[in-house]
Amino acid sequence: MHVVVNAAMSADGKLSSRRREQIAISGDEDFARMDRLRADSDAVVVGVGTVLADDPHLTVKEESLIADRRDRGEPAHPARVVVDSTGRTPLDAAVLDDAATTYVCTSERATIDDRMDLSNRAELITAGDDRVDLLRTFATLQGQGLDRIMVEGGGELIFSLFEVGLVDELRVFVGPKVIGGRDAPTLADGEGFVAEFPTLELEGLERVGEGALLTWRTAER
Ligand SMILES: NC(=O)C1=CN([C@@H]2O[C@H](COP(=O)(O)OP(=O)(O)OC[C@H]3O[C@@H](n4cnc5c(N)ncnc54)[C@H](O)[C@@H]3O)[C@@H](O)[C@H]2O)C=CC1
Ligand SMILES: Nc1nc(O)c(N)c(N[C@@H]2O[C@H](COP(=O)(O)O)[C@@H](O)[C@H]2O)n1
Repeated sequence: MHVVVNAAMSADGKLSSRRREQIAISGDEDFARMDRLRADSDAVVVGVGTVLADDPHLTVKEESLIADRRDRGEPAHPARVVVDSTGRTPLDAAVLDDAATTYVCTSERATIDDRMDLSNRAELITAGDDRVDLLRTFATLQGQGLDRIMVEGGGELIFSLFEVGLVDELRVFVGPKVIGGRDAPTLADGEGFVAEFPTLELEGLERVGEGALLTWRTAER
């Protein structure tokens, strides 16, 4: 399995504002790059915070990329995966439509009723008591043949993936905006590290539109 985290942050490191609404940090070129990465992935993963804030669809947008996937014998869109401890994904969320297979990953804390409702719209994976156990969940995804994994956010999920050592690559678009705000989400939120910080090796640095794309590989721990 290969896990790439892809996100866009402002020049001051924010994924969104303190209102947690979707903000276009990427320009057209970066959204097109993100679409190509989706098209090269078996699954696109987000946390439920992102579903509640942005209601993303997580499908490939460019028709020629969809056609290329079909030519390769792949489904039109990668699978969509929502990490959602308590089953808060709204039943009318865009990720639950029938455009692609969707996995909702819950912990034992999700009620049976919520899990039953979600199982009518998605494949359910349950792992973990309080929060989703990411190692077990990603192992289950791998067992389903999902090897090329793209994670889009948000900051809570990205931190947890670094915490358990699941991130192979980090691609960050740094866009030309200053958002600010101590409560605005950053690339890696959660508890934060105080020691044994994951370290990264810089693999690429390029101009994309009005911003910069940084590509990092995680160093061996
Ligand atoms: N600029 C960008 O590239 C992107 C920005 N965003 C922004 O990020 C914000 C949402 O991010 P967050 O609030 O951090 O939510 P998130 O999308 O990271 O989801 C976090 C939630 O996932 C659930 N969860 C279950 N198990 C977990 C585990 N083991 N580790 C972590 N979370 C787990 C919890 O309910 C937790 O509250 C929104 O403002 C959205 O607009 C989201 C994606 C991309
Ligand atoms: N890469 C990137 N740049 C931005 O500026 C963004 N606001 C986001 N947000 C994420 O993009 C996804 C939108 O998905 P759909 O277009 O609905 O398929 C979703 O993951 C947002 O959170 N990303």
